[in-house]
Amino acid sequence: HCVGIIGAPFSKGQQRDGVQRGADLIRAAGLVQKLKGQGCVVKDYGNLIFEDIPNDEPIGRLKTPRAVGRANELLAGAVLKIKSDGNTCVMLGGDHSLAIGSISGHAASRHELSVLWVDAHADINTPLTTPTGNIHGQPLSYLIHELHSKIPIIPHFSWLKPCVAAKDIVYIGLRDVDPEEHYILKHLGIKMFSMTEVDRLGIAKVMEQTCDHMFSKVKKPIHLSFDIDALDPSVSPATGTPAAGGLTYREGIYITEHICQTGLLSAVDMVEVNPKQGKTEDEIKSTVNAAVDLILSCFGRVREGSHEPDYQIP
Ligand SMILES: N[C@@H](CC/C=C/[B-](O)(O)O)C(=O)O
Ligand SMILES: [Mn+2]
Ligand SMILES: [Mn+2]
Ligand SMILES: [Mn+2]
Repeated sequence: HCVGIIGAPFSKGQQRDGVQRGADLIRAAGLVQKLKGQGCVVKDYGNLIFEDIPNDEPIGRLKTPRAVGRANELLAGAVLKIKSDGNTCVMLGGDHSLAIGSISGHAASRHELSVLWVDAHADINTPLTTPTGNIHGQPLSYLIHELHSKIPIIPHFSWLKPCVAAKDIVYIGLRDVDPEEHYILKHLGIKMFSMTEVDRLGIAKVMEQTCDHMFSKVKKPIHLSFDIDALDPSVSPATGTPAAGGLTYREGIYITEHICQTGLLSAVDMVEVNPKQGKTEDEIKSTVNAAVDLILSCFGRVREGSHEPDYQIP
């Protein structure tokens, strides 16, 4: 696996300070060394630098829209570069509004994508349905062809074109969905495995059916957008919008082990780690370690272990 890492220390898709530190915390936990240790070729492209945008007044309900638009324009360019260099891209957030740039940049490189959105939340509010104005609850609405007519003109978003079809999106982990989002999901017929389906089917069947859906027509590169709040707060408490009854650590790892073995993983987002939302050092560690382990499992780590192909017992 050739892996390109980009850090996006960005927090203005929501209101809680601290999520901008997620990328460096994940690096400090040894992500690069551990990926190299399991045989990956790793290039760390560093952190994006986001210029402050003064007077970024709300537009309608939207909060800090210009900063979000600009940050994602930069990120899209960086992800395109990382893909053009032949890597699988790993974007370390920062909040989930960054999926706007990550998926846009990925689509600029690989065009038709399957998007697997692992999250407690649907993140598909439009600028007119959002209950909070926080753009980390809206990224998919900007990206989906079928919702294009529902997105107003927003300063610093003129670079953005929708690039994903509703049929190419699958959700796993939903358990905190706004009514407006639920209508959109049903109206667009988007495939979803909420926590009810995870409980009913078990994670193995969920992954089997997820892959059946993604590969029902043509096999496309996979963009995995993983919001750490998909995991149960007992595993990943240090995040901005925790919701009870989430995925176990084992279910999260099963998802990423399974996606790895498809051989189609082309980009990963790991977002919403927020150290300031952890009550103790241990809560932060548990959250960061889960994020690291999920990424390692995207790139070949398996729980049964592994050995060098030419190993001989001495
Ligand atoms: N649906 C809520 C919550 C959004 C949660 C965003 B997250 O999934 O990125 O954590 C909103 O629109 O503000
Ligand atoms: Mn979420
Ligand atoms: Mn999210
Ligand atoms: Mn969040």
